[in-house]
Parts: sequence; C-alpha cells; structure tokens
Amino acid sequence: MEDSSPDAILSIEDAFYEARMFKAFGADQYPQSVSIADRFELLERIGKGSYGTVFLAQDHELERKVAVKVMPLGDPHVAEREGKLLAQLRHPNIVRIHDHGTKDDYRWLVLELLEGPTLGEWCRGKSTKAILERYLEAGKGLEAAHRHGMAHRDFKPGNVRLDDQGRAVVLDFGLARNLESLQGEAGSPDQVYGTFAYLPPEALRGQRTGEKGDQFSYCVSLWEALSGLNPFALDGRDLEARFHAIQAPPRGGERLPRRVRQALERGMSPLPGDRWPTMGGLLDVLGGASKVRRWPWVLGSIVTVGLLSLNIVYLWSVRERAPVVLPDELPKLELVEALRARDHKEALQALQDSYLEAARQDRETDFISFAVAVATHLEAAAKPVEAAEAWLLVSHLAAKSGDSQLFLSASDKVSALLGRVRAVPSPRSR
Ligand SMILES: Nc1ncnc2c1ncn2[C@@H]1O[C@H](COP(=O)(O)OP(=O)(O)OP(=O)(O)O)[C@@H](O)[C@H]1O
Repeated sequence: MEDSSPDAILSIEDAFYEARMFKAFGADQYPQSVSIADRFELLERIGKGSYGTVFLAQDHELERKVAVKVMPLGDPHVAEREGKLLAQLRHPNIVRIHDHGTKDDYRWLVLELLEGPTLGEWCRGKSTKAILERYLEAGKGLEAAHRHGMAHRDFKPGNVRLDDQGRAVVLDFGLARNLESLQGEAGSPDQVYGTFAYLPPEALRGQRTGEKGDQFSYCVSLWEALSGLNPFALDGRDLEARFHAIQAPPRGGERLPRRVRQALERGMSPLPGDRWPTMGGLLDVLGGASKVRRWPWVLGSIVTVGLLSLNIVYLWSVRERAPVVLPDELPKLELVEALRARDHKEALQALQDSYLEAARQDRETDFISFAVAVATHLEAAAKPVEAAEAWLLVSHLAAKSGDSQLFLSASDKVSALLGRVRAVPSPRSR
C-alpha cells in the first residue's frame, strides 16, 4: 500500500481533489475527521487509483475496520445499478461490499478490508504451483462475477489482494470505466503503463470490454507472474504501439509449463472470438495443468527411489556371484586383460569402447550385455548407486526390447555413467 499517513505528500491536483471531496462530506478543512453516512469514519488513505481514493475507516455501528472507496459519481443511474449488482455478488474470491451511496458529485462504497498484499506483491519468488493456486482463486472470482452478468474491466495483479486466510480476493468489480474515461484521467506515464500492461486490444481501440476482456487481462497477469515478463513488449506507451505489440507472439513462454502456456496463449488471442468461450473453460485447463504436473513427478520419484533401493539390496546380495557377462563377439583383449588385472580404470575404458561400438552398430543384444557388464563393473568399483542405475537400465532394456528410442537414450545414460566412474581411481592405483 502507498504511504497512507495523513501527512503523505499529495500532488496539488490530488490535494485539491481530496479537499473538495471532504468538503462534500461535511469537513470544512482538510485534514479533519470525515464521517460518511454518520457511520464510517475515514482514518487514513490506503491508496489512490485512477477512479477514486480508498481509505481505511472505522465502522462505528458494527465496530470494525473497513475500506471506503470514494470516487466521482459519473452517471448516477449506472452507479446505482452497479452498486446493487455488486452488493449481490457473494463469493469468497470477490471483495464484499457492505454499503454504498452517493453524496453530491461522489459515490462511495464500503468494502471488506483486505489487509494482505496484492497478488502482484505476493507472487514474487513463489513456485509455479503456488502462483497457479492463487490465480485459480482469483479466476473463480471473475467467473462468478461473469455468471452474475458483471465484468471487471480492469483486472490486474494490483487489483487482487490476499485476505486474512491467504485467499486471493478480487477488488474493484464493475468499478472500472471504459477506455475513453481512462484516457482522459491518465495522470502520469506510470499510471498509463500500469494499466495498459493488462488491457485487451479491444479496450485499446476504445470498445467496451466484457468477459473476454477480463479473460485476456487475467491471462496476461498470470503469464507475467509465472515468467517474470509481460507477454507483450511495453516499449511504446501509446495505445497504438501497445495494440500492435499484442498482435506479436507472447514473450517468455519457454519459462511456463507447456499446458499452462497453451491455455494462456489462447486466452490472450488478439480476437475475443478466438479466446476460451468462458473463464470456466480456461480455469478447468489451468486447474488440470496444476494437478497433472504434480503427479508424474511424485509418482516418478517414488518409483525411481523404490527401484533404486531394490536394486541396491539386490546388488549387495549378488555382488559376490555376479558374473561379468560380455558379448560373445567382442571379448576385447584389452578388456579381458584389464578385468583379470582388476584394473578398473582400464576395464571401464575398454568397456566403453566396446559398448559404443555395439551402440553404433545398433546391436541391441550386445548393448544389453554391455549394460550388464557395466553394471557389474560399477558394482566391483564400489559405486553402488551408479551400479544400481545401470541395473535399472538393464531391466528397462530387457523389458522393452525393440524400443529403439529407449535404446538410444539408454546408450547416452550408460556413457554418462561410465564417464562418472572413470574419474574414480582403480583399486590397484589407490
Ligand atoms: N477493500 C480493500 N481493502 C484493502 N485495500 C484496498 C481495498 N480496495 C482497494 N484497496 C487498495 O487501495 C489502493 C487504491 O485502490 P484503487 O482501486 O482505487 O486503485 P488501484 O487499483 O491502485 O488503481 P486503479 O483504480 O487505476 O485500478 C490499492 O492499493 C488497492 O489495493
């Protein structure tokens, strides 16, 4: 939150705006205690956005802290309608509106106070999984609003805050104005930059945006949180440059899990009709991606650790009897001699040569035999972990005989294993 002390330095325009606003609420001088509807006492400024100022306030009736947002009234009918719609929105991921009203040229909303950081602040340094979880919550808030016929029109990481349970809660529903008023109100280049960074192309062309626009802004925000990069170059700060940047492929996608990237790319399509039909469709895919990513990893790790342990146990039980199996055709003299002399370093070198030769000639049976020889040898070289990995390969190769892809990748693995052990001094030279 920005510096919210009453003494924080305001621009002349802001100070003038606030003085006028406070006057409307009955305060003759600024700063002076201001009460809205004889109930909500404004305590300090939390922040000021393009559309209004948010204050920490005391609700004297229910004796609790709340946030009060005061903004220009605009069309009183629209304000009235929006206020009612917002009050109907009950969802854990949408900020609660307790009350609303108008006074002179202003309207005010009394909101649930969210004391956590913004989603943008919170995501820094967090894992993909954690970021996806919070964004899925925020997305559910958007989806619920869409079901009630409301679009946000200004979704961005700064418009989501965490509540006291760590849940993402979307702020500012239905409060954003269309682009014409945004252009008129853009006070500083930073403000323009911050807002433009998430706007869909249709908004940049001055069209009113709806659910599909929210979807675009949501995808840009999530992409940025995961990759650390806004997907579209932000060099130009005018509408036209930004519009053209959005037509280019998004940047930084290599940092995202494939399924998430594909889902977001669709959500960021320049044409609204090419995006997901609903937020729900997008969230299903993102939710699935966050789960799918986790399980193969966990399962793979459990299986690998389990197999490795089994192999190590097996190795210790057979290490005295395991024969060195060599391919019939290639009992390399050097290898046999080296094994007899128990010169492991030499033997490994000879093994690797023979092994590479077998791999080169695509002789699978020889290859498996070499893998067995390598495993046995690694075991003799007192490298049980590497040996267990080699045995694992042997069992894979035997089980999947004829799988040329596996054959090739195993070929690389055995080479790497041998390379690792070759650095170890042989027992004789120790
Ligand atoms: N209910 C709330 N609880 C806590 N902080 C809030 C609440 N509503 C808004 N804020 C914070 O008050 C500040 C000003 O909010 P506001 O919505 O006016 O502007 P903004 O989101 O920064 O910009 P813009 O209006 O351009 O979207 C922001 O830091 C916002 O996170």
